[in-house]
Amino acid sequence: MKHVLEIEELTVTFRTENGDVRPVDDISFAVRPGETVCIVGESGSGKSVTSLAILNLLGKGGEIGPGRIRLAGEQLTEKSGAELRKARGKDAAMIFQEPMTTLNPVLTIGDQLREAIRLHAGLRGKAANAYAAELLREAGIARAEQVLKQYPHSLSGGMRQRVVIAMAIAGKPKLLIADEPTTALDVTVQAQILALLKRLRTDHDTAILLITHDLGVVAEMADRVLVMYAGQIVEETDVFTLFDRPLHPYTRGLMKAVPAISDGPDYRLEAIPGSVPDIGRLPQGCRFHPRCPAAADRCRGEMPTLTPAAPAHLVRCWLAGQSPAS
Ligand SMILES: Nc1ncnc2c1ncn2[C@@H]1O[C@H](COP(=O)(O)OP(=O)(O)OP(=O)(O)O)[C@@H](O)[C@H]1O
Repeated sequence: MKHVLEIEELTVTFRTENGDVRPVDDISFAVRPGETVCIVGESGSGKSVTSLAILNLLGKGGEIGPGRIRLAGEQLTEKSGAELRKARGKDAAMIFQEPMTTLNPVLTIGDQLREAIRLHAGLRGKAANAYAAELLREAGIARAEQVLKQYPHSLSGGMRQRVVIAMAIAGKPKLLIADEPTTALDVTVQAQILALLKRLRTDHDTAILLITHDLGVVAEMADRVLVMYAGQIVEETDVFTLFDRPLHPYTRGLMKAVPAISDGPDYRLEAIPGSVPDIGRLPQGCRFHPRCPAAADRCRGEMPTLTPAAPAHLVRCWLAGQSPAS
């Protein structure tokens, strides 16, 4: 299989009191087996809605269309609710920022893991128990038998996230979707969880779609990066090219907002002025132009398309490559 996930021209519409909004507007990308693709962008750029759409978890008022989502070679957009639930967990599983979104506070870790195992691995009884302990060890939990008897609240945030990862891998999914999985954790624990995700990728060839606003996490984890802004992909390339030769003024702005050790203590962070536009009130032309230091007349009137600026380097900017200083 060439791709685990293929998304073509995906648009998500939410019906709101003030009319329809499209937080995800015509995005296409694919993820290969064993590849880690990061989606990066500021808050409100559409990263989470993209990931929820993949597993049909948009909730009330959210609709996919037009667009196609193929997971493990199967067209998800044509599946029924029951078929989709089956695909979730077997082919793809989701890890959220806050582990308590997934964990039930009144059930033991063992109860919850065994349920995930019953659903996604078809095991019960002793076999399920043994597999539950094995999954916890795989997720880096040493005293697995003891943890199986505990409730979520008695565990640290890092341990809870390990449990969630253990549940996510119960069905040996081909794709893990992780939405800011380490944002709620302190730095040391964050590094441990990222190392765990890397190990799962290496040991099982699991593809990872990682959503983050943190370029440090991108540098650590990504093979390929999608930069999102106001519901669109504005740049896509491999991680080395992105850091070496970012072409979109937005990507450059994000990079300037990250301190390097060599900047020293007096360095002033250059955050991008302004904020991501309200999805119900998008500017004409390029959606980034009101914040862009290089915006020209064409940018104010005409929406740029996502086009190759170099092999395997896509960028949505009329001026890409023209002005290295922008
Ligand atoms: N249920 C909903 N109804 C209407 N609009 C929504 C809904 N869910 C999300 N949105 C809007 O979609 C846009 C994108 O949201 P999304 O959560 O995907 O952004 P994000 O890039 O993941 O940011 P964050 O990191 O803050 O989650 C936002 O403007 C948000 O208000």
